[in-house]
Amino acid sequence: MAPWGYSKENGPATWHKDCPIANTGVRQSPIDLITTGQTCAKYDSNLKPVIVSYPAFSEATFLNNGHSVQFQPSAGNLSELSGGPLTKKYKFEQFHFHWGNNDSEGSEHRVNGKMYPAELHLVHWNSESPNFSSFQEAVGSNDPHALCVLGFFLKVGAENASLKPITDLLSKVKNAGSSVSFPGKFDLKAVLPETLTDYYTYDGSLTTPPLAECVKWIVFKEPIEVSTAQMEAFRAVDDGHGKPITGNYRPPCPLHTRTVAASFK
Ligand SMILES: O=C1NC(=O)[C@@H](c2ccccc2)S1
Ligand SMILES: [Zn+2]
Repeated sequence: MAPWGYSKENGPATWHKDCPIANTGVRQSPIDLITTGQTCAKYDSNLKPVIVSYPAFSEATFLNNGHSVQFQPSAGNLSELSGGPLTKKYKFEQFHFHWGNNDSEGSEHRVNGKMYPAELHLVHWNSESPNFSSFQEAVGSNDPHALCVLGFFLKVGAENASLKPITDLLSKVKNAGSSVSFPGKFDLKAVLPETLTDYYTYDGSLTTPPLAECVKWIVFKEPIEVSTAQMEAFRAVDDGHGKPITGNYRPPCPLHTRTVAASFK
């Protein structure tokens, strides 16, 4: 089968052919985060703020892999995640984005059915597990919380100066398969809201093949603002088939018996 993507021929509705878990899995991601009614997110007063330790990255590769753009620091990076619903310390692996070709679509998670124009994913793996010692091993480990992904919605507003070094680089990785070494330092902490207190959390999966059900998801309530120009820069990145990557988001999956916890009322 042609490699997976987001077109009619190789998009989310076809992924089950190579990844049966797409249709048989009971903890697939993303989901629609419902805030009222029966299956709504339930406030859990035990949920603490998420703690990130993200010293500015000094060496990283920025890559267009044909289905997203990802920022991957060199192996020596010491960035870590803990707190929130987590009982272990997680190591930062990479961040990437999902976006649409207009402002009414693009995020993977939804809130009461509403999509945001984009979603930022910060991918981490449990660095304290005796069962694996790398991101790739974590993905294949069958550990229910091998990974933790922080999700931040993007909404259109003022220009985001902290993300500008990233959005200014998009034109340099326009062609699928192209990558650049990130010039200078990048301060990811400056991109995030000050306090990481208000979030939804639930057990889910990777949102792309292999769709492994190994992710503790933490999706923050507060969106990050970016300008229209910055959104347009994402929409100019090509997918390797002469078309821009647009709509690299998977539709929401059934909740099944899962519950979603909220760290806020
Ligand atoms: O949160 C996710 N977003 C994605 O594109 C999926 C993924 C798959 C492999 C590596 C990193 C991320 S899982
Ligand atoms: Zn993602």
